[in-house]
Amino acid sequence: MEARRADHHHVAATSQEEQAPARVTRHVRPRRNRRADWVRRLVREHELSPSDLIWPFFVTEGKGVREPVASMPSVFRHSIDEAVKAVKEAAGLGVPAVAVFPYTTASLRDERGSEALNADNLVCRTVRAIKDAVPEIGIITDVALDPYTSHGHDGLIRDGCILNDETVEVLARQAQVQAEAGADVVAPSDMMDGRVAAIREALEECGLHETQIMSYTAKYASGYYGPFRDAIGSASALRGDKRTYQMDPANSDEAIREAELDIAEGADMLMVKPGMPYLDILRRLKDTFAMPTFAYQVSGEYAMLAAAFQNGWLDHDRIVLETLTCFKRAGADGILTYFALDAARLLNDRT
Ligand SMILES: NCc1[nH]cc(CCC(=O)O)c1CC(=O)O
Ligand SMILES: [Mg+2]
Repeated sequence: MEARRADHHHVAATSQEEQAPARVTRHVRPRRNRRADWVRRLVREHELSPSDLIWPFFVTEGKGVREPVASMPSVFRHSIDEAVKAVKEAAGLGVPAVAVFPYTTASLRDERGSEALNADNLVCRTVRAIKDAVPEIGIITDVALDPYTSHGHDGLIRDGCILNDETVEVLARQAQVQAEAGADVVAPSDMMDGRVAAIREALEECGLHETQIMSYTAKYASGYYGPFRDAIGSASALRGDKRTYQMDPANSDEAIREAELDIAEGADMLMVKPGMPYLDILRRLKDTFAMPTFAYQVSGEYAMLAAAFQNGWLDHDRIVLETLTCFKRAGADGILTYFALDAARLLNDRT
């Protein structure tokens, strides 16, 4: 009778059969599984851990240098000795891998990005120093010419066009130089066609069978890379934009086609970039290919959040863990994030 009264607006629902589903529905309370910490932990679908994090960091020449990056509060360009200290800390916090990006002074930049092939360049020296001091951590190097070109593009240019096949040849040699210095994973971020196959071929030819390739598979022509270009000193150098090689933010099917190619060409891991605005792409790639799939929470995403933290508009600890957990929920096996050390500290303190 109680039930009938509550349902009085369902005038047509007179028979027992018609009322039953309504009563059952009323007794279903999703909040039961949220009522205490113990049960929330029991039903939790995804758990963020320090093992999910990759720390991207910037290196610069010198000794004892920690130079702030203006558009990325609390991010620094480290000299190699300082980078080694920070990477040691990352390893101690349980972060499995780091990704190194060089700040290159204007005097070392040229039209062809020749410094990329110097076996003694800043990146190679950093890799050797880390391998020596922190052998247990994985090192990822970026394969692209933009830190080394005077025009700030990722490839070679002729008559205003980014040349694909000529660039790919240089990238394959760049990857080889990095792998010979000790990089565990080479990560082509240039978006030239066919570069994964060319890099794989070059690595195999010199016996570097174990060097992995993490391909920036779906890398979009995004405005979110601005602060990164400040950090590596290519913002003022860059002429034009990267829309003839990086993907259109309006496209999703195209990411599937890019991933098919990268997998066929020998990529060991895929990556989507930027991160948070592209979680739909991440989910599609993970569901379609079941490959180890990573997301890059890029410099502009970091800058937005850091600015809000500085203003007291968002809570740092809470938001850092929430955003990174969202990447896991969307299918990421791991996340490249400038918050990696902060997040690892928070996760370690929690347990
Ligand atoms: N090929 C270079 C490269 N590798 C990683 C980033 C961006 C990373 C970030 O914004 O945090 C970029 C910038 C770009 O493509 O212009
Ligand atoms: Mg491609």
